[in-house]
Amino acid sequence: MTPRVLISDKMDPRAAAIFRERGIEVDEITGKTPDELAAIIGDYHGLAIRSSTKATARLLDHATNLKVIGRAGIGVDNVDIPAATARGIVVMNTPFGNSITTAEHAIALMFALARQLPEADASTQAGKWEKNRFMGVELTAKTLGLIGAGNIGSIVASRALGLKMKVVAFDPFLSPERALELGIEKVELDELLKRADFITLHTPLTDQTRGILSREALARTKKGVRIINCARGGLIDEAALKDALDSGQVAGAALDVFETEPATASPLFGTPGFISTPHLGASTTEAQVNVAIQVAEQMSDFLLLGGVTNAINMPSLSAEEAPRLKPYMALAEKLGKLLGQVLGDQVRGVSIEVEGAAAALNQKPITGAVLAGLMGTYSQTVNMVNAPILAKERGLDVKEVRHEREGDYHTLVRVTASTPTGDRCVAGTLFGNSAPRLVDIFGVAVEADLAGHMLYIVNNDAPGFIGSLGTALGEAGINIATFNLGRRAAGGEAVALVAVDDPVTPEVVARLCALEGVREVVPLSF
Ligand SMILES: NC(=O)c1ccc[n+]([C@@H]2O[C@H](COP(=O)([O-])OP(=O)(O)OC[C@H]3O[C@@H](n4cnc5c(N)ncnc54)[C@H](O)[C@@H]3O)[C@@H](O)[C@H]2O)c1
Ligand SMILES: O=C(O)[C@H](O)COP(=O)(O)O
Repeated sequence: MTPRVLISDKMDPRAAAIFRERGIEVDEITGKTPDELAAIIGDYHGLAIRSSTKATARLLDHATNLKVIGRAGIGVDNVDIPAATARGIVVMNTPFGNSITTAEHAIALMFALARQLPEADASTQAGKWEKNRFMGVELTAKTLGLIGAGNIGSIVASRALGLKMKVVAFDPFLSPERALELGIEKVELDELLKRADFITLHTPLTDQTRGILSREALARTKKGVRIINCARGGLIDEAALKDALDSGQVAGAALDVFETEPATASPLFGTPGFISTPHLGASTTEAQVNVAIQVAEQMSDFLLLGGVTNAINMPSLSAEEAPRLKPYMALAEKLGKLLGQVLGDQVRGVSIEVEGAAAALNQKPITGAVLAGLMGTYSQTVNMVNAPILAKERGLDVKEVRHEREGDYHTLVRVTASTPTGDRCVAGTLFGNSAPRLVDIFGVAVEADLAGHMLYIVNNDAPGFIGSLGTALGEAGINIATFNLGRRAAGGEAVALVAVDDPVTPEVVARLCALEGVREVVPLSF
């Protein structure tokens, strides 16, 4: 059957041309409402999008034939990845095609802020000739604070260094070697806030980065700082930014992205010193040609040949290995995710051991899946293909060990993370050669299915704890799905892995932390 692709956002015509050349039927239908899209999506095997189309679980419920979603760009926060994965839909992006263009937009906004270009233009064209009103600042010798030094952040850094700025960066995954190579100084966030004359954001929007420039953080900035956001809305508290502009704490702010898009109204609009563009970071001819060609080639390869490139939710695999490796990769990714969520930026290296039946398999995809799970906690563009490269760039020491002998389990994957405070190890097996199960968490035997929303709780083993935990969750309206317990020794440190039906908010986590005997609570999501 001839595959059919729907292009539902405005895309360079080369995308459609490639699909047609490769024998794929393609329709370009943009500007549809979610209901209109839901009514037609069932006819397509591929969906090519930018950021306007929202590939929600509801839309995907109607996508009965969809096999692949291709994002012509970087951010996939408009795609419900778990929902796509659950429906067996591969989600691909083009991680590098628009990076230069977006970095250039950040630099353009930095210049616009420094010289108040939009206001000066409006005033001049209004016939005012206000030469004395627009006193600017030089960029030379100023300090640029980068929050996020990945693909785009590092290009911004190189351009800023060319402008003779000093660049400091906050990025927990920036290795000292990479910082040296980029010619920038790695600092903590507080230090960056204190020192930067300009701050530019280049992180994905994650639970860790949401509101990274909060009211409190803005209050700790150098007075008169200028702020640029070409990454994602939600990284800055927009109400606090408005107040900081009004008070003069922040001298200027340029946003390309907003918490709610399209941003047709905002308290920031009209504020002196505020500049905005309508999510134009990737909007150059060159970038749009790059991402259109890449997405069409990748999607065609997948639909016609089964080749997988730049997939967010699926490893690259040959057709023969795939069926046997698939459950191992699911297990490995869950173990990596577990370590990433519990240990955060403490991980300096990982050792991936396969034991028993697992030792007979190609270990690379298993390692790739561990790294994708681990690094995916911090960056949305990580996948099986780029996770090992990203890990290397960040100086993560990765070891692979193979034990052919069987231990307590017929097959086992063990992942040991090295951290500044010592090694932390998790291990899992496959039940019935297909169902991933955690069997060891940091030296405590716990048998658990890592799925959905969970809580990792460390507490003092004492009578009454489980009751008080259940009550606290019940009072918060959170239903417990499964409860898995383990302990080092009676009366010693105990571990609970609790599966819950809903996400647990930071407020509920704080309430659980306050329960007697609780040492640590980490919300997990798989
Ligand atoms: N405005 C636009 O049109 C436009 C265009 C392209 C990309 N983007 C967005 O720009 C952002 C960056 O893209 P990229 O390609 O550079 O991504 P990337 O994954 O290459 O880099 C992201 C960086 O953020 C760092 N990071 C993660 N968590 C962090 C934290 N808590 N604190 C500090 N740093 C943290 C990561 O370590 C990584 O180095 C993404 O959100 C992407 O969607 C926007
Ligand atoms: O993540 C991205 O690639 C950018 O936000 C670009 O979005 P766009 O394709 O809608 O311009």
